Amino acid sequence: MTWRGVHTACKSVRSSRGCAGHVNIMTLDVMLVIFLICTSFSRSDYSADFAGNEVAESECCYAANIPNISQFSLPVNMAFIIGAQKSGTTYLFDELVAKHPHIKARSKDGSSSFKFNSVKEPHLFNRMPLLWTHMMEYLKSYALAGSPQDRSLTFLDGTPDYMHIASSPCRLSKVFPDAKLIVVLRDPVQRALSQWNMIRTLSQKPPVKDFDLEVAGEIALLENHCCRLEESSDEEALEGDEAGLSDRSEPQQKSSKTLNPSARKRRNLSASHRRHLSTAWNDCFKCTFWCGNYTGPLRLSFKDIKPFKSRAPPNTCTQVFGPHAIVRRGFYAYQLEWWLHHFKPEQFLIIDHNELLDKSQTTLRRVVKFLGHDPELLQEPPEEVKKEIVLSHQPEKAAGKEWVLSTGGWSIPRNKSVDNQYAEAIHRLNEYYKPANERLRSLLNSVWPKSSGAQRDAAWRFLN
Ligand SMILES: Nc1ncnc2c1ncn2[C@@H]1O[C@H](COP(=O)(O)OS(=O)(=O)O)[C@@H](OP(=O)(O)O)[C@H]1O
Repeated sequence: MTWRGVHTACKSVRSSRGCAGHVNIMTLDVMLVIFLICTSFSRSDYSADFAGNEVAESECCYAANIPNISQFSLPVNMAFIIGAQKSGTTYLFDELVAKHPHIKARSKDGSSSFKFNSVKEPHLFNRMPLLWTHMMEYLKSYALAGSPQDRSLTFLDGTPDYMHIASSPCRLSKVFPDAKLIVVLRDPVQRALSQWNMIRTLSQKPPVKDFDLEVAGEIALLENHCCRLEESSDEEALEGDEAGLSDRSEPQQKSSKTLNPSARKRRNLSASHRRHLSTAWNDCFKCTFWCGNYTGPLRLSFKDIKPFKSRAPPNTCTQVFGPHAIVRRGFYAYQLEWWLHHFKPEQFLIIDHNELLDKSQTTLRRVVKFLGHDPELLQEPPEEVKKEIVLSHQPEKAAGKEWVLSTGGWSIPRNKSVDNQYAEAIHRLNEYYKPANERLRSLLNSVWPKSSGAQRDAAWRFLN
């Protein structure tokens, strides 16, 4: 058999290993031989300890081990910047909590001190295990910043890892069903480069390989695990039909009769889109958690997950897709579709990174309005707060390298040679993301036309 033949056969074997809907016509003995060849040459160091029990989509939220919330005093207004990582989330978080008196970051010690980096990302809802004490600490840190029952306040959690980790919306929707969700999206290739550069520059652990190797390795893994994210969008879902709404949106929404025709069409489109949501994302990543240095599906059977108050079960996660998820984080459409299983479209505000960069103050006002606050109350923070923002981002503390403050968010400048050096990998990644970007464009147009339409000329360049 030629190399190409082996490769094709391997793809076929992979797709027969649990990828629904693919019939394999090979005989068992041939399959076995090819399977052995495939697993020996396609295995990478990341998949070495893959022994995970795959959690079905229907079981995902159960396995996420959601706390019993009746025992907690929860903030009335909670908002989340859920991602994407490296899209300007730090800038947005800092501006909101520094400039608006009613938007609050958590406080670790009750002081009004802005220790931005440490307060921005609590990493609670993606965590495995999620213990009762974690939840208590989380809520206490917000209560120290203001009364949870004060309806004039919004509390902000800016963990950009939430967006790509499947377990997060399960838990979040149970604890904060009315949460407001802010999503900043950036060209996934530029996002990947920014993340790679950060890990490299700050020598974050585990170390990152060269950009081209990281990209090639991760794409191979995705393919090897049947992540058929290259499928084109489901036209049926986008066309919409008049046949009813999904169960989440039905009770709270106005009757169709009271909506004008374009609002009705939009509602039906989004409902239809949600009813037909692709399960590709979760087919691939199962119920993914953040477990220390890496993310992965559960190693335990979901039935073995002990109640919320239990101690950490040992070796809970498997490490399948690599610690950094440089490629995976850029599949925004699939992530948002999974989030739409848990929240209504109107709970999201979707922002383009370029818009945040080019029209930062206008965008900031838009976010404040979305959170239900008065943009007129935005004001320059006192000098001591400004100083704290700068101190909290002291670059030399992190890596001994110089960070640059651009429009307020922090940038770790990338060596100019990087783009030339990795031109081929960048091109490959651009191509690889095309179907997913197309799917994102359709999703935005059908579910959030205001985010994606009006500002299209200035923003969303990566989708055009
Ligand atoms: N105003 C504004 N709008 C949009 N983007 C901005 C803004 N200010 C900074 N940046 C760029 O955001 C990148 C860092 O993103 P994050 O803060 O989300 O990073 S992190 O996830 O918290 O690590 C980082 O990108 P790179 O410079 O490419 O690394 C910043 O330059």
